[in-house]
Amino acid sequence: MSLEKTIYIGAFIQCATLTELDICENGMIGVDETGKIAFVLRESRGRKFPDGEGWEEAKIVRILDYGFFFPGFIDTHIHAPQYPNAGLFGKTTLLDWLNTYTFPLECSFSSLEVARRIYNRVVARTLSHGTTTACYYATNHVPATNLLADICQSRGQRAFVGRVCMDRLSPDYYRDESVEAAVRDSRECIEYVRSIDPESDLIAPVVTPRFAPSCSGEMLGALGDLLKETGCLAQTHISENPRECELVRELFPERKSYADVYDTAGLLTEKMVLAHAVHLTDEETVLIKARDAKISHCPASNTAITSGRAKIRLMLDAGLTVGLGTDVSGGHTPSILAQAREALFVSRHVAMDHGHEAKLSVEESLYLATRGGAKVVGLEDRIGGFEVGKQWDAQMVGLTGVNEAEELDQQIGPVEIFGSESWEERVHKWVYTGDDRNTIAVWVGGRLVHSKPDFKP
Ligand SMILES: O=c1[nH]c(=O)c2nc[nH]c2[nH]1
Repeated sequence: MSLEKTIYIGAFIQCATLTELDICENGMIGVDETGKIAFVLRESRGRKFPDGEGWEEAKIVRILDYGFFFPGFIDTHIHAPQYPNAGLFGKTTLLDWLNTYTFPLECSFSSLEVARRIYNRVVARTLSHGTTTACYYATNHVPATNLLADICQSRGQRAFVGRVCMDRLSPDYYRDESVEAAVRDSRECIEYVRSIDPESDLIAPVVTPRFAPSCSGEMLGALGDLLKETGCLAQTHISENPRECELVRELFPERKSYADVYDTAGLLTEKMVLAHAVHLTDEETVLIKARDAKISHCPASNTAITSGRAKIRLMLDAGLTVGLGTDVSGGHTPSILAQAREALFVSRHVAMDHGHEAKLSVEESLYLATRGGAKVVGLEDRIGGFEVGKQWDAQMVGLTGVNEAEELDQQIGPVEIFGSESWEERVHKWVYTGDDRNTIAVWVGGRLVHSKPDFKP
């Protein structure tokens, strides 16, 4: 798709490193017809566009007031079919939550009508929260999984879409008939996704064993082979909940650890996204690092279904690659901004038991939400920041200056800027007090994929 050359003018903020923001107060970024960043000027005032390349006629998009452009968020772990259950978990923990809430809902995706309604909603909603890339679990239904890929493509969200595999410890009405059937159906989804996006420009498949308790050793081994054969990304869960960890020890007594179960199956590779990792042992951390598998930290979910507190500082110190996941609907919100905030709070709870060095900073949580997430899904060369050659996957964030807002209902969103705040402080206020009302517009690969009704590009 060819786009209009566009120049974005105003404040740009991104993560320079894990601990530092790069703040450019008056910048200018040119995005070409293919949606890639063609130039970055750090001072727009008095500067001319690059000559002779048609930039004089380009469309201009300016940031408003106290707002800024920020890289799009990357949700490294989200269950698309569970979206209707967001906020429903009562007092359950993982294993009874799955049986009570999750399996019955996922099973209803045998209906394409159900799938169309829910998948359209979850993709629209995550885009409205600034999520430009999502790593989705679907269900075990081939047509509905393929439909999720179609919907991501037509709505313009960058996505990994995985058909869920499980051959035990799930209800009879919702499990794979056999290992052969699971591999055949997974292969069908992989081929379909590759047929609609042969270069994986936007959509890619992901091999998805649900988690070790609901997959036999044979199933895990077969999916390890499929991973090797297809070169896809892979995703699963690990060490989320103490009872689940115990179950894995009972089901795989011959394995040294939960991580070793995946390693033996050929699944613990640099392509693997491991959700949760709350109760890892030191040996598992070393093994995961050695295999270069990635971690999706899902703090809201870990609190909601009482799974535990992941020790993210220890993982970062050990050199693991970490991103953030909403884990809808273990997590109650489809917002990665909310996960950045929850990650800060969970790290403070860890600090109360293990010392203050466990605390994450706002800068670190935003790094996990953008550049960290990009590394987790293997797209760090294409997304996560504003370098020349990267895709324009970005969000325009609007903040209200309180003097300008005569009435509360004229505010852009909940963040209130009194004018004396530094740029760093504005960002801190956004993370702690902002929400999707502050997300004015969102682009993926240069295409406008979401905007507020009054946004005029
Ligand atoms: O948070 C989670 N959500 C799920 O759907 C799931 N399945 C296995 N383990 C899981 N954990």
